Amino acid sequence: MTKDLVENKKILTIAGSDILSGGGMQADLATFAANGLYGFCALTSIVTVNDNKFWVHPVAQDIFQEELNSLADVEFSAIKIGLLPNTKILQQTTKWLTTLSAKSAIPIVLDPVIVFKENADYSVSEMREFFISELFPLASVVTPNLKEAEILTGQPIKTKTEMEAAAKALYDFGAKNVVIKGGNRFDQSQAIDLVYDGKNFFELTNPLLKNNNNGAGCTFAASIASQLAKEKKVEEAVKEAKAFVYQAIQNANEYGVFQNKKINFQK
Ligand SMILES: Nc1ncnc2c1ncn2[C@@H]1O[C@H](COP(=O)(O)OP(=O)(O)OP(=O)(O)O)[C@@H](O)[C@H]1O
Ligand SMILES: Cc1ncc(CO)c(N)n1
Repeated sequence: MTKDLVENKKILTIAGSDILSGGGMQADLATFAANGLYGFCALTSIVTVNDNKFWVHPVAQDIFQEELNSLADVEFSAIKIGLLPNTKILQQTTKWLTTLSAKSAIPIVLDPVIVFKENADYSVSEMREFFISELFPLASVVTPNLKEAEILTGQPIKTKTEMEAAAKALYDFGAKNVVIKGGNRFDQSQAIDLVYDGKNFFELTNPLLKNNNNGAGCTFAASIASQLAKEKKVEEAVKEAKAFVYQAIQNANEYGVFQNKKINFQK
């Protein structure tokens, strides 16, 4: 680290551990560090690899609750939510965040991890209702990928018009800002994400890289949360995050996007 912590600001990720460090809390904490923030993690699950498959092992509920209790007195400048492995952990998270949000307004970035690249089989679509009714209303920004946006809205997204309709539907679930990540799933030559704040749409576009992009979603959402912790407006935060994740994908290795090497620290 060559840069001092930014005013000793603290930021939390509620996320799983990705044993290969492409995504999950490993990517989140690396992104927080690249932003000069002091990162905390409440671990929801441990993801391991066996027979080329990813396995999600949820943390026991009582231990997860002890983690949350341990953090009751920490003043966070922003919170990021990643992999929630079951409805119980989702509800514990909601309850804790509701209490916290009642005390002071904290930016919350919700990455509704339902489909992730390394493990297409992992499906928590039964948690859809809980995401929508409990977590969306608490979120400052939600960042579903294209598949997650389809699952959450129940609508196919093949065109820009359908992407806009989905963003409106996700906004109507109560999130204050919606970013649908087209990534490498929407267009063959560009990584197009759509941002909607309830009034206006705008696009974030970069050339589509051929590199490994495992963990790009975690890195992107953690970067947005970091920018919000530094009191950036949502529009600026998502633009900075898009530039950051692009560098991370450019520097990817065989396991995933690469946060630390050759990457400029974020402002
Ligand atoms: N190949 C690529 N080239 C450039 N940008 C990309 C590429 N893939 C993803 N992105 C960008 O990275 C960010 C994350 O999007 P992505 O669709 O990969 O998320 P995700 O599926 O949730 O990721 P993960 O599950 O691996 O964490 C978005 O801003 C997206 O546009
Ligand atoms: C634990 C975990 N959460 C999310 C992702 C998605 O990047 C991942 N690879 N691992």
